[in-house]
Parts: sequence; structure tokens; C-alpha cells
Amino acid sequence: MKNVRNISIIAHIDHGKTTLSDRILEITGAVEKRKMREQFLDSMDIERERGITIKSHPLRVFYKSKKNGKVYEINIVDTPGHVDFTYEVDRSLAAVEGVILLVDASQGVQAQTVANAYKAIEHNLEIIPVINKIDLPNANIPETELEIEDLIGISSEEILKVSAKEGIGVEDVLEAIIGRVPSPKGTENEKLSALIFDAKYDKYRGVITYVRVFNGEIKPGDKIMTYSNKQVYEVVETGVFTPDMTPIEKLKAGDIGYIIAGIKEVSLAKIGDTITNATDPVEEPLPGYKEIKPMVFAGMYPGVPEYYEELRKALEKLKLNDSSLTFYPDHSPALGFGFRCGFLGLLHMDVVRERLEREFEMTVILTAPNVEYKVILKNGEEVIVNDPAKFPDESMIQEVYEPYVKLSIITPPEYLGKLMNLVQNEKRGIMTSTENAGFERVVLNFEVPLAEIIFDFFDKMKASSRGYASMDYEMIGYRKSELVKITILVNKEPVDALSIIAHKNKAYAMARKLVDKLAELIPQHQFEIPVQARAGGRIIARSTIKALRKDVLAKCYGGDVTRKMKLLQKQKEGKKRLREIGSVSIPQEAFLALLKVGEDENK
Ligand SMILES: Nc1nc2c(ncn2[C@@H]2O[C@H](COP(=O)(O)OP(=O)(O)OP(=O)(O)O)[C@@H](O)[C@H]2O)c(=O)[nH]1
Repeated sequence: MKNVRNISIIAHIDHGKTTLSDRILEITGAVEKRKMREQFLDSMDIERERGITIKSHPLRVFYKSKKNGKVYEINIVDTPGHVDFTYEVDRSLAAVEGVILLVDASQGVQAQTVANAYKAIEHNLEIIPVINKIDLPNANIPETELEIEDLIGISSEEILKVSAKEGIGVEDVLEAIIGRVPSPKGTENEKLSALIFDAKYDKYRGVITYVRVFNGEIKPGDKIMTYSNKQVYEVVETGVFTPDMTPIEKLKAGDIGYIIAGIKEVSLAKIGDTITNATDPVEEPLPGYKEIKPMVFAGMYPGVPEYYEELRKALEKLKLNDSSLTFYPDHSPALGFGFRCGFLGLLHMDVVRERLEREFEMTVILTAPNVEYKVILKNGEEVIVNDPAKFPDESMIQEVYEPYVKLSIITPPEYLGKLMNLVQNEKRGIMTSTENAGFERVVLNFEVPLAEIIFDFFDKMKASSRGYASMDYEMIGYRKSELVKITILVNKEPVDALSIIAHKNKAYAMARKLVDKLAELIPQHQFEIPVQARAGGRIIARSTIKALRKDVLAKCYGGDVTRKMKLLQKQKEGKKRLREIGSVSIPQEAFLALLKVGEDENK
């Protein structure tokens, strides 16, 4: 095991992780240059198009050290690049002994560089700092060095400088991995314990579990057990990533590879869980396992009621490969039968929606996303509410709690004022501390309600800092808050799917914007339609949609019949996309009006 090294590459988004991994594959001869793209990145289209890593792509390469002539096995575990998936970064780091901390020379240290570096420190990992993109004309190596020194207290001689794109300095990175990262501990003689750091569903083979073996060994035929839920399986195949999945006889302590064991869906192979031997299990699982909880919720409805079953099947299929997606059947008087879905964040929600469209050809109505509230009722009962429509009546409520996050923003000092204004005055945040981070950089730490940052915060932060600031956040728990439910009435009828929860101080402004936006989005009818917002039993805002004067058919007066028929047919089709609420047709986009209110503010 002396000749094995397990590492992960951590970086802020776009600092070059994938490019560096590609280059390492090339140098070690694992993949021919020509074939690289399609071979290595066999990931979802969405990942590639958006340039974000969601699932990990582990690699195993062999490299012959120029220093001692020995051949080393290096396993590289990739990490997701978006805050929605930070838990998975944690699990990847738990699988390795060292990290490459990659920093873009033209961007310097960014929020996720800091967050990831701290995570690596927490996991007690050897950190190899690497400055990337030194070929860029605007690369600023000395400043970036200072920032890194400041961040992890490492001297500049230990910082490598590379261009992953041009292949400059990449061998030095491999030598540094061999020289500085410790080889894995653990032994084959102890009981099996392996950490699940990712899992993928394959149509033909079931769940493929990505593991790091800490102790013992595992081979086809073994009976294994997943620790958290005590499920037992028989191993069918064990293998490694070369980067293609390649079967090998067994995985042993220190190895990173995959296991296929007839597991039916990924929610059974939980990320962070321990795999052990079913007949001779370990007493204690590997540390740090957490159930992943969704943070953002929204209603999802089939555009047409007949598609309910199809939508259920599609969601079930997606769940096979996405354990962090949750859903349960729900009914809305306004939108009919559908589902209440839970997501890790807005990006995750978007990915799910897009996959439903692409892979299942389903267009769905999604209601505005919201967080999960804790409500203490006057009778002492505690209820968890993730659907504003089901928020208890104000007269029954004693106290309401909402989730808070610790938000860190890194910015050049000139944008400090604007950013503080944004978080404190617009987003109900409280600043807890500021720190200098190397050269011309300030870290601002806040405590902010999660609900305030899920919609449009990222764009606003970018707009307030000309794109220079970057952010990271993590949940810190629930805080008491003054929240009210706003109910929207269209033509005097409450439309449950348009309800929102707002902070007391923002309720009026929010209600105003919402009714105005809805009045714009709902088409005129033959009669006047009031759009009202109600909170605490009172109407707090109103907008009116004027009556339509002309009859559609009037235009065709005297015209031929087929033209009239065509027009009626068209109207009928158009209506499919509208929801009838009482006597009013509401277009699908109105259900996302709240998001639109946010977008408009950005303009
Ligand atoms: N000029 C230059 N560009 C680079 C270099 N390394 C990466 N890039 C470019 O930077 C961009 C982002 O690189 P990726 O490798 O996709 O970044 P990543 O860190 O994997 O991104 P995420 O997976 O989204 O976190 C791409 O357009 C690369 O071509 C480099 O050394 N020099």
C-alpha cells in the first residue's frame, strides 16, 4: 500500500479541476488525447452544457516517479463544484488522504476555495496548493501566492504553478502528490469498512456504489451490509476506474473503486454510509454520516391532469439515480393532483425540471420554491411546514422558526458597502465578522435566513460587485422569526398554489409586487378581475385586471365557418396551458410570479 496515493482536487468553480484531471490522464497514458472528451466525461448532458460537476468521476492512474523510479497508483476523486452539493464534497474528502487546492491565477482565492480549504483542514488532509492558468495574460501569480499563504499558512516555495490547459508543470503536481501525501493506513486483516462517497444508477446493472475501502477487503460473492439501514447484498462485481469501469478481483484496504451488488436504487446506497461484511460487521460505522435533507421545496404539477401517472413514474425513475430528490403526492385545489418535491437547492430543482423535459418529455408546472418552517402552535404542538398553502392560520400560531445559514462572501474591498447593504438591508442578514484574506480581499460573514438567498441572491451579489464577489453558505439551524402567510385571491377566490410566506416587514412590498405582476400575467377576461393579497385576515394589496371589450368571434362576423372553427380550436388549445380557477384562466407562468418579481428587481 506504500505505493498508493488517494487525493481529491478542490477548487472554486471554473478554476480548472476537470482540465487538470484530463491532463493527468493524458500524461499517465490512461487515455489517448483524442478519445479523452467522450471517454472521461461520460456524464449527463446538463453537466457538460452548464460546465458544472454534479457527479464524481473518480480516476485511477499509474505514474512512474522521476525521483525514485517507482510506480505509484494514484486515485483521484472529483468533487462537485456547486454549493447545492457541498455534502458530497465532504464525503469525497473523507475518502482521501490529501488534496490539490487549485486556484485560478487570474481570479485568486474565491469563496469556495476558502470553504473547501477549511473542509480539507477539518479532515486533516495534506494540502498541495497549486496555482493554475499561469499562461493567461492577466495571471497574477504573486498576489495569488500571498492569498494562498494567508489562507492556509503555507510558504510560497511549496505552492506549485501550472497551466493545466498547456500541460505546464503537471508532472510536478504528480511528484508532489507522491512526495507529500501520506499513503493510506488501514489493513486487509481487519473487518471490512468501506465508505460510500457516491453512487450511480445503471439501467442494466442496478446501483454502482463508489467506495473507499478503509479496512479489510471485498470481492464478488461476499455478503455485504449497508450500515445505516442494515440491508444485505451479495457482491457481483468489484472494480476500479481507469477511467472506464474495469473489473478487478478484489478491492482492499486503501483502494478506491466501485461495487455492484444488486442494489435497486441509489437511495439505498446512501452517500456517507459504511459498507461492512454482513456476517462479520464492524461495531462502529465510519464517522460523519448524515442523512441528506432537502432544503428547498416546490409543488410540481403535470400541465394536464391525465399526465399525473406519467409524472409519478418519471419522478420515480429520476429518484433511482438521485437520492437527494424527495417527493410525495399532493393535491392543490388550484392545480389538481401533483407532488410536493424537495431539492438540495435551486440548481438541483432546475436540473430535475430539465431532466424531466429532456429525458421524459414532460413539461411541468412548478410553484415558487420555499424553505421548510417550524411552527409552534398555541396548543404546544410543533408542525413542520414546507408548503405555504398549508401554513397554519395566524390565530393558531405561537411562534415560527425558519432555517438560517452562515453566508461567507469574499470581495475586493471597494464593493464592501454595497454588499453589506444588500445582505443587511434587503436580505435580513446580520454581519457576524469580517476578515482580511490576503491581498485586497475581504471575507464578510453573515447569518441570513435561507429563504432570502434561494431566489435571486447570487445574481444580486454579482451585480453589486461587478461579478467579483463569490459566496458559500452552510446551514446553521432554525431561528425564531416574524413571518406571515400571504394568500392571493383571484376574483375573490383564494388560489392556494400562489400563497407565500414573507417576513412581516417585507409583507406589504412583496404583496404589492406580486399582485401587480399577476395582473400583468393573467390575461384579460370578459369581466373585471380583482387580484388581491391577504395577510392576517386583511387585504393588504390589490390590483385590477380590466374587462376585455371585444369578443374574439366578433372579428369573424360574416367570415366563413372554417375560419371561425379554426379560431375556436386554437383557443381551446391555448386553454390547455391555462388553469381554470373559478371562472378565471391563469397561465402557468403566473405560478412562478414570485420568482419573476425577483428577476425584475435585478434589471
Ligand atoms: N488559459 C487557461 N485556461 C484554463 C486552464 N485550465 C482550465 N482552463 C479553462 O478554464 C475553464 C474551466 O475549466 P474546468 O476544468 O472546466 O473547470 P472546473 O474547475 O472543472 O469547473 P467545475 O467542474 O464547474 O468546478 C475552461 O474553459 C478551461 O478551458 C489553464 O491552465 N489555462
